[in-house]
Amino acid sequence: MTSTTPLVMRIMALSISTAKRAGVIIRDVLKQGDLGIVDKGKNDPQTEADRSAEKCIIASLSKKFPTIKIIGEEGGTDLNVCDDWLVSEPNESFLQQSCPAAWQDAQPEDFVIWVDPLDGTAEYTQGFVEHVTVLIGVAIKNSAVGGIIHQPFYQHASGEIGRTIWGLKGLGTGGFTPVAPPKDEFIITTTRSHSNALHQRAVDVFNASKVLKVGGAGYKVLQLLEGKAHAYVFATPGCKKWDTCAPEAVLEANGGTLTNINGEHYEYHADVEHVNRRGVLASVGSDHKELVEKIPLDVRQAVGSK
Ligand SMILES: Nc1ncnc2c1ncn2[C@@H]1O[C@H](COP(=O)(O)O)[C@@H](OP(=O)(O)O)[C@H]1O
Ligand SMILES: [Mg+2]
Ligand SMILES: [Mg+2]
Ligand SMILES: [Mg+2]
Repeated sequence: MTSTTPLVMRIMALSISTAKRAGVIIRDVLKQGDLGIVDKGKNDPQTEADRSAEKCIIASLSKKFPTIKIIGEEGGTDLNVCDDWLVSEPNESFLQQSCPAAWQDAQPEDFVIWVDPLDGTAEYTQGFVEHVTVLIGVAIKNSAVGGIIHQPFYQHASGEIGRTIWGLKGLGTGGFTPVAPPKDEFIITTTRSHSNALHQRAVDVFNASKVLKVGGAGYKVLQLLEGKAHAYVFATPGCKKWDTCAPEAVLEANGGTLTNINGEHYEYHADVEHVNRRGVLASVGSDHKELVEKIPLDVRQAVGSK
């Protein structure tokens, strides 16, 4: 890495290494057994793994990029972490690639990094660990541009555990092999822990051949990227900018689309409302606008209206 390496490349490369380190913390907390669960609200648990992984990520990124705005789900500002949690080595193979021209001159003030240290906490506490991801999203001037989705419990055939997927708009994706979803089916992936009647109406209109109920925004987007589902439908408020920034960037770097259920992209500047009030609709290999229009207007208008 040279001093002329564009900032976005340096942020992505350190985020890849940091997400992996956070994944080790998440596995260690589970191994040690005491999850230290705190309820932040209805169906909104936080564990020691969420808290510790966030400290590791925010301390590591803010040490290297002190002037960049970083927003984490757990609101952590304690940067006094042990050296063992401070990651300073960027992922070298990511740095071998060329920075897309559009981001080459982005300045520190153009960035917001959105951190979800553990996406799928409810599933983590219930033993569905394959749904768990670490999400680091890189927004430039309001848009989700880059993202890391790390799966700490992914089992490789070789026996190795964990994998790290990245995407940068204009460059592409890495860490996995994209697969197109089957042409003769329409499979929806959706929440398993935050459904309600209105959301169910939106899912039902698609008359899907299968509805997969899994945890986490990161895991659902991975299902789209790996051809397991055609659309991610979440017609209720509740998920936040740190849930969607990284998944949106990775999905869109691979030709998919992630918007609210009206088909509009979310904004990711530092002062934006954290809640994704109008839900999430993400797709791959479909006409996204057609999917939006399938959801009855009264359902779309009701989501997030109060
Ligand atoms: N009603 C709600 N209240 C709090 N968090 C919600 C929520 N609906 C969705 N989320 C959050 O959005 C993410 C994806 O949700 P789901 O798995 O239901 O699709 C999870 O992130 P975290 O696990 O990082 O908190 C989940 O907690
Ligand atoms: Mg949470
Ligand atoms: Mg989350
Ligand atoms: Mg989380």
